[in-house]
Amino acid sequence: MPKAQKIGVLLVNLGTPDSTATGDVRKYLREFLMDGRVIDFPFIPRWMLVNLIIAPFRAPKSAKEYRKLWTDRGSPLLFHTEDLRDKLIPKLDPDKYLVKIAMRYQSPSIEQGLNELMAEKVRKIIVLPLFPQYASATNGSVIDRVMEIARGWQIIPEISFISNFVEHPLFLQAWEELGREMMEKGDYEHFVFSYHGLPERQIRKGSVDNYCKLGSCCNKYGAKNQFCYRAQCFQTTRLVAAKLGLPEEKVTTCFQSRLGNDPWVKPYTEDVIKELAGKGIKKVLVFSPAFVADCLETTVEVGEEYKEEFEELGGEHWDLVPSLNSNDTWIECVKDLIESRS
Ligand SMILES: C=CC1=C(C)c2cc3[nH]c(cc4nc(cc5[nH]c(cc1n2)c(C)c5CCC(=O)O)C(CCC(=O)O)=C4C)c(C)c3C=C
Ligand SMILES: [Fe+2]
Ligand SMILES: [Fe+2]
Repeated sequence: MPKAQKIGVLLVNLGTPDSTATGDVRKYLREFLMDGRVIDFPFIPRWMLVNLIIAPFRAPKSAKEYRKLWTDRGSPLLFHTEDLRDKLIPKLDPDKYLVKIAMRYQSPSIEQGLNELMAEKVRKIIVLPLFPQYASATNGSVIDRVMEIARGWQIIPEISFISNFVEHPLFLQAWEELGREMMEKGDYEHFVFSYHGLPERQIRKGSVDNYCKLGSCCNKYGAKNQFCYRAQCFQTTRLVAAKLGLPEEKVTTCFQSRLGNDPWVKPYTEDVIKELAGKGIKKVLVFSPAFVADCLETTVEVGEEYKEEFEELGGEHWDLVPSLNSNDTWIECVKDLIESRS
């Protein structure tokens, strides 16, 4: 009997520049923002916006931000993804699984990861985009890219895509553990759940039967809005807050990292900071559960810039819960996501 071929697993995160040099940051921004699922304009206006405005002006500013983030191991987004892979591999049956990581933009590329899996003649591929809440700009883009590459293959094995994992019990448990650890050390008056933002237009485009109105519709999560990014973020907050026993009035969901002048999903984290400070709230614990690894958007934007804004307005503690990174319960979650698709 020939030995059964393995199942290939591809863990895909967003991607990060190769270095903090402005040229590398520009190259990264260009690849990222020229993705029609990220900036969802027709090609010519997108090309002009990205190449004539965003990349030239944003690259030097972003490079400066990346310099605050960079470590001896490089970009945290990449090395936390490597650590996740390295801790996951010994937990999986080595005769059954082959695990690779990839980044949607820059390196290691999805093409490289898929080629390595195909070189081992895997019988099936499981793709896990490392974004808990589905968005066309992230999970959709990873799925799109994998299918684009597979289109060129003579033999296309079975491919399984994990769409989102907001309700996975171990994902929620990992956030509960990390939150509890922080709550044991500090006495917080309010809990902010700050998610990466998205243009409102992109939510409307994905709405089933025009259900999504970008308001209280997201207070429920069900069949009509199961792919709504905003509804999935609110659902993540509700589930994590319930596990931690946080009273509803002490919890706020909001959205950060806006780009451009179009309306993005609300409320904006900047506005929530002002509102909380205005109410005299001094001690805030912040979760950022759209990210599974610390990165520019958590460490620098939430952990440094928003902290500074809150403190300037009279706040005393703006403490960020570290991301899942290579937390043991998170590794168990990824293991279960893979094994349950095998
Ligand atoms: C968590 C999911 C993410 C969604 C949804 C998302 C949408 C989205 N992002 C931009 C623009 C930028 N994002 C940037 C960084 C960045 N974004 C995510 C994740 C999501 N983005 C991560 C994990 C990171 C950090 C990467 C790192 O290297 O640490 C950036 C680059 C940094 C900067 O210049 O500010 C941009 C630009 C858009 C336009 C968008 C949806 C349409
Ligand atoms: Fe982003
Ligand atoms: Fe919605």
